[in-house]
Amino acid sequence: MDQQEILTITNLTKHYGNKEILKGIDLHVSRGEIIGYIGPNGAGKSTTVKIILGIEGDYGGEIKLFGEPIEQDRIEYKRRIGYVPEIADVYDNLTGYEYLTFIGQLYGQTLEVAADKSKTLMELFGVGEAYHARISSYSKGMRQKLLIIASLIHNPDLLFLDEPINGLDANSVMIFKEILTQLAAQGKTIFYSSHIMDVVEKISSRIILLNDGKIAADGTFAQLQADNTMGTLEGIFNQLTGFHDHKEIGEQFVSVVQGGM
Ligand SMILES: Nc1ncnc2c1ncn2[C@@H]1O[C@H](COP(=O)(O)OP(=O)(O)OP(=O)(O)O)[C@@H](O)[C@H]1O
Repeated sequence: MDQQEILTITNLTKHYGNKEILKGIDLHVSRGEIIGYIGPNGAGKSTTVKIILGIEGDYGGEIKLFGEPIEQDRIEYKRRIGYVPEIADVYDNLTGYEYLTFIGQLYGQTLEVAADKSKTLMELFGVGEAYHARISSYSKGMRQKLLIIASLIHNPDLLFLDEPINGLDANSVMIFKEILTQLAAQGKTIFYSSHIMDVVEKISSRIILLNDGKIAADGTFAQLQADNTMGTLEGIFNQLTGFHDHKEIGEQFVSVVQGGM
């Protein structure tokens, strides 16, 4: 194994019932990469991530994290991973302090260390005043910042982010992009799943497009541009997924909305 290889996926397959969701995925991810993981709704992106995280089982193929098959030593590899799910269940009745120190302690930190870190991180992200407020009173963006901090509090080596900037204002997005750049520069590996193409285009060192359970493209943005006729990642996405009908569909949609009942 290449010492720098953090994640290796070999011929990953997954079925739900008799529906084939993942159709043989092969992937090698190295230390320090920011992978933009994109694809149409239902392509299988979240399913892949859930399998890697051990949330979904019953799959075919092999997954190695940090050089070891994931079946072995499950707890140990999870210590090195952070995850921002697209839809998260947070404990609404807890305060930010209670939630983050709880997460920190789950990862083996003392209460003092977890409290120190989480307070400072919330202040840096502009939500310090809500540290002792109940999460139920947080705005959408404040909750998202809490989830981001919770995913990073144990200083993970590998980070899975699913629509992480959901609800973040423009200034906070700038901070978050800088955090990702800094983390990658320090050798952290980031798996960034999103439908916001211009952000993926800018932050990713490598882009992987999943279409219908298979990898349809894998390369730097410049490589994808060279292999396709379109200039933007949005255009490349349309081209590789064979989608050209947005105008007609939009027109039909509006005409149905305006039609009589
Ligand atoms: N628990 C489940 N049971 C049955 N089918 C499922 C389950 N989870 C996902 N699927 C199906 O698997 C397919 C892939 O879903 P997945 O959530 O991985 O897509 P995705 O690429 O993350 O999509 P999106 O961009 O919409 O988040 C979809 O057809 C979905 O309906």
